[in-house]
Amino acid sequence: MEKQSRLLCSELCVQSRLYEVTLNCAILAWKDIQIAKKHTGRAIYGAVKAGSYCVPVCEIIAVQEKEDDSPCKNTGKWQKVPQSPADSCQHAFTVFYVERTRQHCWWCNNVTFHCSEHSLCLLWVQTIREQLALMTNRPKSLLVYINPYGGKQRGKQIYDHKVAPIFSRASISTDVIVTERANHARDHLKTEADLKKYDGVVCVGGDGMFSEIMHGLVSRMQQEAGVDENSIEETLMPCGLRIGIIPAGSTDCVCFATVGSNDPVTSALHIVVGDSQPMDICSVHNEDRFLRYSVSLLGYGFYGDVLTDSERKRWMGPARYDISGVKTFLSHRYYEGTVSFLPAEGNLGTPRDKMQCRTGCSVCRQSSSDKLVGKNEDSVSDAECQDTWTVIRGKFLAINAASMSCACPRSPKGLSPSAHLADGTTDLILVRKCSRLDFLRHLLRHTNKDDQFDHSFVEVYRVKQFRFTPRYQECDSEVDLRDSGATGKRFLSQICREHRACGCMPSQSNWNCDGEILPHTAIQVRVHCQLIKLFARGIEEQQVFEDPYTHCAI
Ligand SMILES: CCCCCCCCCCCCC/C=C/[C@@H](O)[C@H](CO)NC(=O)CCCCCCCCCCCCCCC
Ligand SMILES: Nc1ncnc2c1ncn2[C@@H]1O[C@H](COP(=O)(O)OP(=O)(O)OP(=O)(O)O)[C@@H](O)[C@H]1O
Ligand SMILES: [Ca+2]
Repeated sequence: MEKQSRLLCSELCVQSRLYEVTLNCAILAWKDIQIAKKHTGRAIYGAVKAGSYCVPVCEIIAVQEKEDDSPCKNTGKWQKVPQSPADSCQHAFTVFYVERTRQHCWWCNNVTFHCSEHSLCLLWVQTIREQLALMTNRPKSLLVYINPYGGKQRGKQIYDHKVAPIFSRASISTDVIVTERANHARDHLKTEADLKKYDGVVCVGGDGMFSEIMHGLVSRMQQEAGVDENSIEETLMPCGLRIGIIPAGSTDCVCFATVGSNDPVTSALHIVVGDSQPMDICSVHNEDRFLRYSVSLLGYGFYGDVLTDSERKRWMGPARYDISGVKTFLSHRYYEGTVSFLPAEGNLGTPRDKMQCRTGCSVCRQSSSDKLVGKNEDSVSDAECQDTWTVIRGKFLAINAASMSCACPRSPKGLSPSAHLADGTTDLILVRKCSRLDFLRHLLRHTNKDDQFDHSFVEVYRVKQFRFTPRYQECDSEVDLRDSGATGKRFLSQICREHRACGCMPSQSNWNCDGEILPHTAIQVRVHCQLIKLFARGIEEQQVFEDPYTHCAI
């Protein structure tokens, strides 16, 4: 590693022991002088040095001069003659920094350094602050939306007690809006908010709340750029503002899959250090009408039915999904239809390659450079890609498109464990009609290490676009009946009514679009590569070995 030049080096006290403290532009390190002397020339525990600690400057949250709490300062009383260097260290400053705990969780630790001279103390505070000011990726001003009714209705409490103190410690200014109705945040962002004032938007809530923020920002961006969202062929304009998610919902899948945990403090710290994670967005259309965007799951059949049933049980909170899950599982409905898709080409991997998307993912990086040279922007013209569309007709228990892994506490590896956050593709999972027992086996594999795609009735494809048409679509679509004339229309409607009444025709399901029910079943979906950015860095690889003293990977 390139050697960084030292900015400061002083002997300072930490908890009455003398340390050599050094700062360069990358690392703040402190080493216990007595322990260091004792171990000179002796190799201890590999590369680890006892009594040595370090923090990357990019993970320092703040530095603050500490009010002197020494009992003997300025009291006019007789003072004890200093016995050790520590006794004379009356001035102090505290450094707040990120520390990793278990399961990708972070928390804010701190260390207080005592100095003998006030000027030295100020020099340290000033120099560290100068280094922090160089980190221009860090947000200074945020617009925060809190959904007080998401998840267990603890959004406001979580923000006030766990997040606001961290933002204030990091000198981030905030404008906070507690939402008063569904779509309040979306509409405010779309039409009113003065976005120039902010470096990012934060949502406190679940996936539904995130979806509101994302829709507000993406639509605002397209309006300003004159892009018609109703046209599936348009290249959408990416959003400049990053989005932070403070998890306070029922599934929190977007947060879990981009940070690795659903811990509000961890998310707040990722925002403070100014992380940036690009993310794909699917646009969903019905004919020439834009319906919604999706970042996580587009699910027809099983997940559509779970959601439809669970919406009636919102009062139950997160447990509604389990109750509706069991009910939907037992009803074991299948749906007929046609899925067509445009497979992803190039070095984008496959859904079964076990190449999980992690911090700095090479597949997503490649997609990013391809995007820059305009390589992965598809033309959606049917004429051009007619040959490459694959068409599958069948009876399905579930049709799922996972644009990211969809990892969440219910399924820690997610619906598609190898899906990527920012590769411009979605993993299309087709679960064909099978026995209840087989479907249960498939579901169970979402909760353990076994491969959920390793079943004869499951197929999975990495795609850039797909379409779905349910069988008997004609019944409720005026558009499809245009050519059949009034007599034909009457005739078809009658067949549909009759068959619905006798129950011999399987009905249609709904699409679950990131937790919202879509109003149409025939849809066209296109993935837009890296349209938004989050305050996240993807899931970090677990450190192979952590230095027990410095807590740095060695
Ligand atoms: C036997 C245990 C099997 C457990 C299988 C668990 C698979 C869980 C996969 C979760 C995937 C979540 C994808 C994320 C979707 C979000 O955009 C969306 C909005 O928040 N959430 C949901 O739609 C919420 C979807 C919630 C789905 C919950 C499904 C629960 C199924 C329970 C089946 C039980 C069968 C028991 C038989 C006796
Ligand atoms: N003040 C409000 N009153 C009623 N509904 C609201 C309000 N603010 C936001 N909402 C809506 O509440 C819905 C659910 O919120 P949220 O996503 O935060 O929690 P959740 O559904 O419990 O969690 P998840 O989406 O992770 O399953 C969102 O779709 C959002 O539009
Ligand atoms: Ca993707």
